[in-house]
Amino acid sequence: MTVPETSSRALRAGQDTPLLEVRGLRKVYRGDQRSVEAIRDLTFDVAGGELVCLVGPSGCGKTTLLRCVSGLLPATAGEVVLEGRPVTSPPPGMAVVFQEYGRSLFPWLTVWRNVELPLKEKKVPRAERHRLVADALAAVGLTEARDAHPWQLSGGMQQRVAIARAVAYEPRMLLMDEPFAAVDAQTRADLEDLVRALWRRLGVTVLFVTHDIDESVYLGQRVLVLSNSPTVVLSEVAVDLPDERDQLGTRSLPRFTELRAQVYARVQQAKSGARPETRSAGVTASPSELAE
Ligand SMILES: Nc1ncnc2c1ncn2[C@@H]1O[C@H](COP(=O)(O)OP(=O)(O)OP(=O)(O)O)[C@@H](O)[C@H]1O
Repeated sequence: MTVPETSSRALRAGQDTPLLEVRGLRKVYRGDQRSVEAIRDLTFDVAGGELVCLVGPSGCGKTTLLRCVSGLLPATAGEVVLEGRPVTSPPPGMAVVFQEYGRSLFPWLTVWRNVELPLKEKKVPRAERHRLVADALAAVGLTEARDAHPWQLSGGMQQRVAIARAVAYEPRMLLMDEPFAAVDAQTRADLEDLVRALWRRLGVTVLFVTHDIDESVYLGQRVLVLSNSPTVVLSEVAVDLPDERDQLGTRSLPRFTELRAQVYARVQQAKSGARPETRSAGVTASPSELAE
């Protein structure tokens, strides 16, 4: 188990309590014929300003976890706490970017109106709305596309609109659920750099779900590896790469290769059914709990 240096560093830097606390989270989908225990016992913290990546085998419950964290889905047991308050419905300080940008944007609204909509719902005054939308579109390089409709844009541009919408909302916490899974490799690299640049500039806290091990190491300060279903946190890896990252330089560092190998090995363990052995630093479940 790697010591979570980054979270302890962020906590030392002035955060007495974590921004996000997930405590003993369990989620069972109950159907007429059968129940599916998607998440068994997840416990982890994310400090304010951290960028944490979650990886795990397909179907291990990553999307379920993000839905519970964002208050879109009630937990069966345990709790999610954001800034000291239990999350029971979508909290005001949180924004989510999903994989399916095509479905998250309204095709009949322009780029500008799509980004502006949540701000109208939040009752942000007109002049302030204008400033936030203009800044967010500039940050993702879409100022020129403000009057286009989503269907006139490429997939990568549409995902940038979704990111701009989340950023304009000025969330304290940004959840991203495999946001780049449906774009080509070059666009994906550009969007990864965009997320890191926005994270560094805005100081927003990011929880980023991905299938891609390289992406988790390139983006994150910390990678949480989830077990296969029913899910617990199997282990975590602190990413001690320099904060200045670039696609060619960072990915060719020997340390990047080592970290990637560590995460890869742990995901392989997860796939083969490995479970954590002991509770360590509030990260894993105890064997007695797992045996329930
Ligand atoms: N609405 C639902 N009703 C019943 N079971 C569900 C529902 N949504 C998800 N599941 C089940 O819960 C488990 C976790 O699903 P989830 O989509 O959260 O996993 P995931 O890790 O995001 O998957 P992937 O990596 O393939 O995107 C799976 O066994 C899935 O079949």
